[in-house]
Amino acid sequence: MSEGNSPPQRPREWTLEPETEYRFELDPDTTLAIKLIKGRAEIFGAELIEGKIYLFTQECKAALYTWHGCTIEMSQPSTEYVSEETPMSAYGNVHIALEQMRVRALSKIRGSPLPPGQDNVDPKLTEPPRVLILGPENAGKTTVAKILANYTVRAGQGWSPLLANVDPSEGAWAVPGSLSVTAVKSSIPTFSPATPLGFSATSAPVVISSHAHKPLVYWYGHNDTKRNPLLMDRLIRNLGENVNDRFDMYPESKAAGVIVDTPASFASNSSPPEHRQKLIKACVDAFRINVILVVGHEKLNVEMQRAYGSYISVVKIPKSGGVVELDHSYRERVQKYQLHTYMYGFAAQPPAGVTAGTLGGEAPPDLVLSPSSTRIKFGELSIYRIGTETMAPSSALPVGAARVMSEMQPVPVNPGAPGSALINAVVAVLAPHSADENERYDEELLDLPVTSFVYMWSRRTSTMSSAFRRLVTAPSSRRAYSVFSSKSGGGRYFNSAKSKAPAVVAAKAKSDTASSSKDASSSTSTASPDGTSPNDPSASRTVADTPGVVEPPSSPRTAVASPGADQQLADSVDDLAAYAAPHPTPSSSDFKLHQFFSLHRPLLLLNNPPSMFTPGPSFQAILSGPKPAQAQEKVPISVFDDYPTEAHLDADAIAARQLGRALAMSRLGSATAWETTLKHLGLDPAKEPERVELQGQMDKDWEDVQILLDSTKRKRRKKMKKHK
Ligand SMILES: Nc1ncnc2c1ncn2[C@@H]1O[C@H](COP(=O)(O)OP(=O)(O)OP(=O)(O)O)[C@@H](O)[C@H]1O
Repeated sequence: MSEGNSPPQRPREWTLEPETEYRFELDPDTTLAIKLIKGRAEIFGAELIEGKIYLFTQECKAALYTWHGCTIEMSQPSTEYVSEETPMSAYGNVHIALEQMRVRALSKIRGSPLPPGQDNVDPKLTEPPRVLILGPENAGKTTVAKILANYTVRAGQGWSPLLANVDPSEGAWAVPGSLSVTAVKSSIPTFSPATPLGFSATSAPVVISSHAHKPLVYWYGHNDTKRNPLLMDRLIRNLGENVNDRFDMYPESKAAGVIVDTPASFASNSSPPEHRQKLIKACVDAFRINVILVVGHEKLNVEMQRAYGSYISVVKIPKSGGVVELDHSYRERVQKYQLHTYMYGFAAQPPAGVTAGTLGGEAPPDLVLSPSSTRIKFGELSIYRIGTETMAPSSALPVGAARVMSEMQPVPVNPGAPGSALINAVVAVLAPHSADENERYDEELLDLPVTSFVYMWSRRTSTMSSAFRRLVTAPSSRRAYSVFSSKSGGGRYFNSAKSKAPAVVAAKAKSDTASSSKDASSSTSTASPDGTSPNDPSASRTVADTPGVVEPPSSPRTAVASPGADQQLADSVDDLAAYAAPHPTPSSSDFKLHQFFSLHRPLLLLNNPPSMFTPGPSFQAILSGPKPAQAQEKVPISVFDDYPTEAHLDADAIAARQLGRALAMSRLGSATAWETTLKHLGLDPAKEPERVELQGQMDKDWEDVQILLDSTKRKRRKKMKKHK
């Protein structure tokens, strides 16, 4: 990936006319840098900041769109062109319609009157938008979902829409094979296909990202929805139940609505019609969908009109000509990037000659994870597989024959048994089950959300027995996955009868742990579901008491990738093994929490070199230790000119104030820009009473910012006097 040794590239400038799009594609091992010189531009709805350098990596394919025209400076991508034909006006109109639903829904929730002339609006348009996006392969569904979510947060109304991904091949905020949902609070950046919907927070001791999501994740374990449709159906309903729980808990958040991105198999003719109809129905029911957007598929649009048109708004929207046809090998590589990124974060180098840059607004060193390997005894784990590895469809069974094993049945896995196929498996660590014995039931594992993932690898795979002896839990980054539900253990979609007998494996694991606890010297906080140290008695109790601590994919080798993924996973093993031995132990300097207030925040606009090809702060400089005192003096530490360098002792407090100011300024700035865009589309936002009220609120915010700034300056002067 490093391009550091290549000769520096000459900067190039492009001037884009209003409502045009600059599209680019990257080859493997190349990085692109783009800087907005003048005007306004966005990438899939996320606004770029003028003067900031944005890096794109890992074969990213994307487009930079401008409503009003702009000038950009960039390095050389592999493929690039400008298009004047884009569906952005149509997407903008869809957003306006959804925005009106939100405003009406909020009025209704607050009990305030509807805007004049809207009393007779169709009642279904006064509900918060719950949008399902359908379309064939490579239609741009994920991109539409991202654009709509980004426009919603950019509207300046404080909306946090929920974004759900039910495409298990995509990975979204976790790894491929999972389904997830998260609340979007700030714009979702696009810089790598490994994080198509933004990145998730990590509990690793690095920085707190301002853009990181805390998703609720369920583990499906395949990338094809046809592998286990029953499980898909159940997980979709679990996600829906959590979304509804959250809306019930925070009624005002409900107004922002939910956007659901779906896999291509929901629209594909190659899927049996009953299979896709069942899963579409599951989404419609679970998320209480009231708007279906069909991206560029006439027949599907008609089909949806017939099935749901009587009570759901079905809208066909155009497909963008820029959407890239992704082939099978590209998708495999992306899944590999995702898996690797989940464990190790990003390690992107800027193109030759570019000395600074951000990945989606974050400083690249901040996105590097330093995972550590941990040994854990199998006796301390309960590992389950859902269904069996190879299962013929029910339709292939002889007439009258019933399946002995259900597709939904958690089957304990004995890691030592031949054919357990755990090597190369991606294994999900589940949240602890309900503490209340009375609430337990047979298939509880299927309803537990994921807390983290473990990649199983072996240092020596020559013989299976030695491999298993040396099997370690792979580098596992614990992500801060949230559980929306107020109920412990997350979703409780099926509350079937209480388990007749406690799980055998749980009892066994308990005794194993009891006998092995003395020699569990280097055991694990990684695989423990609550992340506590195993040396702590409560931790080992939690592991042992938890049937279903770990649930592997039904077919470990295909669990996270499509057929033919063996080679890919084998490559991943090599990659991971190369990184993994030995992992660095995090030192105190890795605890960079203070950087939350540091100079690397995208909103602060500090340290921007005049051109991205002129030297700015290098990554090396960011990574290396403190600079000599003389050099430090030259670095501006504040946006306030009159601020003395001696006062850096309370730099965090100042940075916090700066951050607050920058956030307020950004909010006001983006709201103003958005109003301009609305006017450009022929809509006058000033006429809506809700907006007038919000405008008043924004004016007040602005006054507060001014007051805050004045008082900050006064306090600073007072402090300086005292100091002197
Ligand atoms: N206007 C555009 N210009 C350039 N690239 C684009 C554009 N729109 C989308 N893309 C790229 O095309 C690829 C496919 O888009 P996307 O993932 O949104 O499609 P999808 O329908 O969700 O795919 P899938 O078949 O996986 O369901 C992505 O890499 C995306 O970044």
